[in-house]
Amino acid sequence: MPLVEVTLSEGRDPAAIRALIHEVHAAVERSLGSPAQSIRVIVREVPRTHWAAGDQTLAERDEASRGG
Ligand SMILES: O=C(O)C/C=C/C(=O)C(=O)O
Repeated sequence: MPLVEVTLSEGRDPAAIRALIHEVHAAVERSLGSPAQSIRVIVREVPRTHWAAGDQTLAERDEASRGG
C-alpha cells in the first residue's frame, strides 16, 4: 500500500490541494502500477506560525515582506 505524505504550510486554495492529491495519486499509479484503491495520499497543513527556517517563522517572513 503506497502512502505518500505531503507537508505544506497552511493557506492554499482547497481546490489546488485537491488537484495535488489527484496528481500525486496518478503519479504513484502510473509509476508503480499500484491498484488505485491501495494508494493513500495524505496532505498535512502546518500553520505558518509553526514552521521556521533559519529561526524565522513563515508568518514572520510574510510580515517582513509586507514591510512590517
Ligand atoms: O510553501 C510551503 O508550503 C512551505 C514553504 C517553506 C519554505 O519556504 C521554507 O521552508 O523556507
